[in-house]
Amino acid sequence: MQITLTRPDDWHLHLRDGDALAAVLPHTARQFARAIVMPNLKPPVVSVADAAAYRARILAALPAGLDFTPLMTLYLTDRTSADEIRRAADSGFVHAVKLYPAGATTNSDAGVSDLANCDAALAEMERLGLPLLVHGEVTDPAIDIFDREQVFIERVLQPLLARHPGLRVVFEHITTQEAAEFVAGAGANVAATITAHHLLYNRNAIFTGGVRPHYYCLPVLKRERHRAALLRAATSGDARFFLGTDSAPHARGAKEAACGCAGCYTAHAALELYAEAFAAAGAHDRLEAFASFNGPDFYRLPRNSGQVTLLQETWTPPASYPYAGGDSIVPLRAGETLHWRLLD
Ligand SMILES: NC(=O)N[C@@H](CC(=O)O)C(=O)O
Ligand SMILES: [Zn+2]
Ligand SMILES: [Zn+2]
Repeated sequence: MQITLTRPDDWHLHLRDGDALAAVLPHTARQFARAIVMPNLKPPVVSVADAAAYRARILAALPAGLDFTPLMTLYLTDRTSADEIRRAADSGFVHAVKLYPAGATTNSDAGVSDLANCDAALAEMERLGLPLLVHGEVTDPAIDIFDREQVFIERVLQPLLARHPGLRVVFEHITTQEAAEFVAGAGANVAATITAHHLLYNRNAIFTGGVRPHYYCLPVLKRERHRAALLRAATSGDARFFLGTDSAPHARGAKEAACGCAGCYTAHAALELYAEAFAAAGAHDRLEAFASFNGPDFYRLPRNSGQVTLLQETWTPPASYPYAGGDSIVPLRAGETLHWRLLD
């Protein structure tokens, strides 16, 4: 059994910077032709000039012989101007702007405190068709962590789309049935990415026999009915759902800690993990649209040429991969069997 696909892209990825970037980039570049690169560096990528410099660092870190194009994003702040949005749209290499509600996730301290402050930027994005990518969780500590995504729909996303009905929005890394239903019922300007880990696991994975920090990410894994709804959405054939790994490397010590960082590392085996989820749903034939067609169609970019092949064959990712500063990263499924293998 094998699956052959048009070369896919990753529409939500964390590459970090410096030695960490050099450590993780080969994994993604081996699997994907392009990736939407998240701007949550320290300090964040807030201007087109920042994005140009970051893009150059990514290309400099790319091993010879790998063909990979980073698609850059800006980090929306309360101070992002309409001028900066115009420069982004004109740049040719900035493809979206990312909303992190302040405090919602890793490196989001510089995020937006109130979307009302961003109205000029959002109006310009709506006018120019530049997509807004959202980390869709409210930060209100009174809201249960498992409900923060669905409350975000009511409190932030619906009012935002009411104010800017033409704004193109990607609801990133959706984790709930409510989010999948919201996107399915929204207009052609609203899409969503879905991670492999949210298709494969429910929240039990975080607590199997003890606390398992490598399954902790944000938005946190939800109960089984949500996983099932995400898998239905991903395999539905609806073109507004597409692949975004949210591969988010953190050093082992930062994950295995009293207050561990959020993020699952999946870049080493991204397509294998998605293939497993789609195969379990009997939807092998739907993987290509999800991984290779729906994303570029939404972003108004050409689909890739060339193909990749996945074989139904077992292999075991190592216990860890080298990371920056002599540290290591523990990948998802470290030391456990995978059932698909991407051919080189
Ligand atoms: N997904 C995560 O759990 N973490 C991401 C941030 C994010 O995408 O929210 C990270 O940058 O580590
Ligand atoms: Zn996020
Ligand atoms: Zn992310």
